[in-house]
Amino acid sequence: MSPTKTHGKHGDFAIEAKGLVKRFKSGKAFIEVLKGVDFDARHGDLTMVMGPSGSGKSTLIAALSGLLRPEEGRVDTLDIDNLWKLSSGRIDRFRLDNCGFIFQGFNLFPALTALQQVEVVLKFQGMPKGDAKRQATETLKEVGLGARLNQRPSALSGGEKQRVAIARCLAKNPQILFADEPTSALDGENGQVVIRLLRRAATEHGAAVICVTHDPRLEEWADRVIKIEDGVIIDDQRRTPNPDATLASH
Ligand SMILES: Nc1ncnc2c1ncn2[C@@H]1O[C@H](COP(=O)(O)OP(=O)(O)OP(=O)(O)O)[C@@H](O)[C@H]1O
Repeated sequence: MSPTKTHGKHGDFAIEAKGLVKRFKSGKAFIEVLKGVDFDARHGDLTMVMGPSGSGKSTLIAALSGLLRPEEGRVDTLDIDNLWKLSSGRIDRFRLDNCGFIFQGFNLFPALTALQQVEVVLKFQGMPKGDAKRQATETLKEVGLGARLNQRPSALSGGEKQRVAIARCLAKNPQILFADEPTSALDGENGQVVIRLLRRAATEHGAAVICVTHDPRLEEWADRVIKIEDGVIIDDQRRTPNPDATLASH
């Protein structure tokens, strides 16, 4: 996977958010799910966001990535001052050009082969057909699916499906990669494969990887662990990833 655009340097901020407030209507009342959250993430870092169910993790990711408008606060990202001041079309374009998403449920198209799942995203971005096929093949090989290019999701295991989803995301070399519980539907071994790929996206490609998880086994791969509870960040620790974990990613 060759970089197709300039990424920020390792250590540069990819996202800086201040004072995010998100409320949802619940009957006649509003519940405040994010209570003035400040958040940042840097290129080259694997930043984990951990916290109990309902603490606001997915809502935070959605507010950072332009999917869910917060009532208050701002998100500065890459060269954009205040994402939420842009038109919805430009927010969509920002996401398409710069962000990758990986979810627990894989979100693959049932009718498409592994190769087509990746190709279709690259073509949608405007890449010529031949280049898209080449890039998609290369990325699927990189995630260890060189022998499964022509399989549809029904013929793939859960771990293989998640690797297709990751290839689809990595093929466009995103500057920011959001992963929401990427390992929770996988067994331990497949979970390790997935987290290694995310680690590599940060270390080798300089992506800012933001990974929401419940899984304490993933912590050893992180450069930073942020804990959120009831819409408030209660802990933010920079740590050195376990060298064995980092080495194992190569
Ligand atoms: N669209 C919505 N409308 C109303 N309430 C919502 C909506 N989306 C989320 N919530 C509520 O906001 C709170 C936080 O949800 P969120 O999905 O961000 O939590 P989470 O930490 O990601 O949880 P989990 O680990 O279970 O995925 C929950 O109480 C949830 O019910």
